[in-house]
Amino acid sequence: MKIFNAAQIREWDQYTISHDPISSIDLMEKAAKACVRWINQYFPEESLTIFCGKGNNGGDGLAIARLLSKRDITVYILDTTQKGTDDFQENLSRLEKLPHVEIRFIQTEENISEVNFDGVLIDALLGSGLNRPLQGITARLVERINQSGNMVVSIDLPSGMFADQSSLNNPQIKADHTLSFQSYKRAFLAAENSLHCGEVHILEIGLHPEFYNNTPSRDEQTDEDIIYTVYKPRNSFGHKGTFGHALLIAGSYGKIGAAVLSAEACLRSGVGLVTCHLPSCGYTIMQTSLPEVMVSTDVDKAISTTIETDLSMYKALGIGPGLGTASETRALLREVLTQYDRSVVMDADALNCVAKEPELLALIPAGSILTPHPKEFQRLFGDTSNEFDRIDLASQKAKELDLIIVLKGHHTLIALPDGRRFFNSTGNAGMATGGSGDVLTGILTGLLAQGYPGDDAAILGVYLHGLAGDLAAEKLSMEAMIAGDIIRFLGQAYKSIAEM
Ligand SMILES: NC(=O)C1=CN([C@@H]2O[C@H](COP(=O)(O)OP(=O)(O)OC[C@H]3O[C@@H](n4cnc5c(N)ncnc54)[C@H](OP(=O)(O)O)[C@@H]3O)[C@@H](O)[C@H]2O)[C@@H](O)CC1
Ligand SMILES: Nc1ncnc2c1ncn2[C@@H]1O[C@H](COP(=O)(O)OP(=O)(O)O)[C@@H](O)[C@H]1O
Ligand SMILES: [K+]
Repeated sequence: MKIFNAAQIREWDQYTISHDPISSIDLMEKAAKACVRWINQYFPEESLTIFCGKGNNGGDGLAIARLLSKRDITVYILDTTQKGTDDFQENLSRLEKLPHVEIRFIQTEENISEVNFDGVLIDALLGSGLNRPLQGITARLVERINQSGNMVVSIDLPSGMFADQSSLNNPQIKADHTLSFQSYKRAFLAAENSLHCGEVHILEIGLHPEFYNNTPSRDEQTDEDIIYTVYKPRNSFGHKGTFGHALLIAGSYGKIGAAVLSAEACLRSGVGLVTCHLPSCGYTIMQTSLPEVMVSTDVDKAISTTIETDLSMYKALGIGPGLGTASETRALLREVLTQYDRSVVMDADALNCVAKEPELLALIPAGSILTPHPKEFQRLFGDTSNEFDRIDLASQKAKELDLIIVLKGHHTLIALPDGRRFFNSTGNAGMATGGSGDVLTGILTGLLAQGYPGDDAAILGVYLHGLAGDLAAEKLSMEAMIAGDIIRFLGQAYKSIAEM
């Protein structure tokens, strides 16, 4: 699903108004009706206090108030500008025709102290028209709403939160629920906003589908439609050679488990053959844990230092889980990256090695996949002041270096060299457990070895990994699941993708 920015959403509104056709006030009414259906379902009995600004977000609030006027409601209008938008004014005069509805105006800070924060608070102060951080009386009112301890439902966006840029440390509403329209906004995908958005509910308001179909978007959220086009059903006549031979370079003394997790995930991604290069202390562990995996043993007991085999026989390489960053291992990495010219997957310590020797970056084959978590990303590419900047930096580096950067998190980012960015929609906090990333490395390496192009491997692999994690959490709980469970549910994840 495409993620549009605030300007595109405004255009989508206008497109719907001129092509549907529908008047702008009727579109607002549709949005308000969708909110009212939701409010009646979630909070059928509670009294409601509705806070409105004088833009169209406030217009939504006034329409909601009218549609809920049979309930116990109070409306406050933050009255700091001369005149509201046309649709605000129209909704105000419609509401004023209902004599039993109480409308109060907040014009001074003193008025804020007279506000009665009763029941569920509906925040319709500001939406996608926000163009500067809140200050003065607006910031004060927001602060008081946040301090009230009441349930807060924000319309479209928590007031004070920008749709497409960081709002970190700005005054903004702390909502329990956000009711937004038609499609996801960038703001809802950022971990730094999660405490302010609460639970996000996207309500369908019938914006014109033609605009969606014809308008390109740099950002997309991975959904079933995308996965359906990426996933390739298995060739019935295939043999193990058809599905590729993957090499994993992973593990060190005390961290052979990372290699085992990665190797099993690689096998279960559907690859034909897996070889794992390990320090010799890992030989027996791997052979007994996973008889399906072949082992190439390092001369060193505890770390990987040299590989004798011909790397060109492998269709894809995965490097990093549990590898360590010893100088001998960094030398091995240099050798491998110099020799090998197909795509590699680099994770964990492989990335930390590159952070220690940045000149290695230039040796990484074009189209390779890097899978840093935010800390590894920072070691590689430096600090950023917020998540939006970090995503832009990942995107810039993906272009500059011709690499695919998978920046891991709740909505893992897949930044492609052509500038497109996909935000993953599967996965859960149960996956915040040691070894989950090693599993992802195995899956991605396995998909590359099967012949998936890098961008498809990254989009599909990250989605599969999250979906398997969701299935594991459903069965076992987020608390009790461990990384190995993600592998155990990969089969079910594949089945549900195949049935899409
Ligand atoms: N498809 C959809 O999406 C639909 C959208 N609809 C609704 O419309 C909403 C967008 O409405 P909107 O454009 O009128 O903007 P809104 O957020 O009400 O702001 C109003 C004005 O406030 C001002 N302002 C800015 N920053 C400020 C600040 N820090 N402190 C104080 N003031 C500030 C700024 O004016 P300025 O002061 O710059 O002149 C701005 O123009 C959207 O969120 C949704 O709820 C639905 O009705 C229909 C379908
Ligand atoms: N809260 C979360 N929601 C969704 N996915 C998560 C969450 N926490 C972790 N994950 C996923 O789990 C994996 C963790 O990777 P990583 O941090 O490298 O772990 P490790 O180093 O233990 O293997 C990533 O793919 C990440 O996206
Ligand atoms: K709002």
